[in-house]
Amino acid sequence: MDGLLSPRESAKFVAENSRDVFIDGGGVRRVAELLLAKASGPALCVEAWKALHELNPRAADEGAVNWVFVIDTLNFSFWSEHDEHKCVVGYRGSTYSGYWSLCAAVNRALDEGVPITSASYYATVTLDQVRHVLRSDTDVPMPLIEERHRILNETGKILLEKFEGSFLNCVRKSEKSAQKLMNLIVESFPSYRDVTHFEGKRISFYKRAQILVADTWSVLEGKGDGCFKDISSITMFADYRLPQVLVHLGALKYSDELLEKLFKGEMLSYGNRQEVEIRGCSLWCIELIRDCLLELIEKKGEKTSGEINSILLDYYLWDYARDHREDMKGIPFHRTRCIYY
Ligand SMILES: Nc1nc2c(c(CN[C@H]3C=C[C@H](O)[C@@H]3O)cn2[C@@H]2O[C@H](COP(=O)(O)O)[C@@H](O)[C@H]2O)c(=O)[nH]1
Repeated sequence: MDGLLSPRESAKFVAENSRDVFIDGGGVRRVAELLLAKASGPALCVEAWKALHELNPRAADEGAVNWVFVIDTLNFSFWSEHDEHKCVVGYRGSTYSGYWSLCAAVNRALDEGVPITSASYYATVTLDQVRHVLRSDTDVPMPLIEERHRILNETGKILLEKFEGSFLNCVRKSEKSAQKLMNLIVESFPSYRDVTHFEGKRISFYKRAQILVADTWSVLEGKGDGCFKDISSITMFADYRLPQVLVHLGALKYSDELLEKLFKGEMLSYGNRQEVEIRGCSLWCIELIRDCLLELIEKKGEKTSGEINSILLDYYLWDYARDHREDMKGIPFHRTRCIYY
């Protein structure tokens, strides 16, 4: 296929040619040992997606799958210029920021009778209606509102034309293959085409397509239409949080020059060499951590509740980053404003 590398091949190639981002073998092992202690626990299993997150759907039906689809269609770029001045959404007595502010806003809209997860609604939703649905409790709106509006219209129209308005029909066309579903998503929906260039090669990270497959697997609890035989071929999701937590845990290191840039809060544009190195090395780092963890589990004869894969490691470390925000204050995340992650 036109020389485009898969996310895993892309990550390996980037890690082998990276100049400003490095994977630390000792750090990889230490993270694998941290995760080993959790391997047989409630966090590293598909059920955690619902058990640990009150905003995620309880159901495993078509409505829940369409909730996941609209969320992951908008699942990008929540970071704010100043962390103390950001979009916040209050919902059922709690306040949510970042990614969770999106989930809270969607659930709030549904409670208000706005059918925001129905393609027939968001295919023609207006910018003002999107502003109202995603409204913040602070004077800082959710970033990229205009892009979110454009993407909702574009994606809703395609879902109606190609999949009778339901993402479950797209899932069923994948014949329980995660790879087929990922490719069907990027072929069908332009905003999911997270593709760029590095050292003369065309590379893909497909962050939102991969997390959409993972969240579909999770919301269906790995059963029925969500029982993907190759789910463990999905890699981690190259966002801006995972690199930060991997640096915090010592598995990833940045050059002094890159660190200085990030401390100054300099923006990195999508596809910039250093931005690609951060994303590619993070992805490859998780693959190495997974390999090391599986070896440790084998050696120690640890019992696990199901197959440990990169999705579950990613979910765990993303949640870890959320829960350790204070400890991670000294580690900068990279600032890229884009619709891909
Ligand atoms: N690698 C990875 N990136 C993830 C997620 C999620 C949400 N998934 C959770 C939902 C249910 C599951 O249990 C997962 O825990 C969002 N993001 C990305 O993070 C960024 C937002 O960060 P902050 O500004 O701190 O909210 C943004 O790029 C967003 O696209 C993940 O899981 N992995």
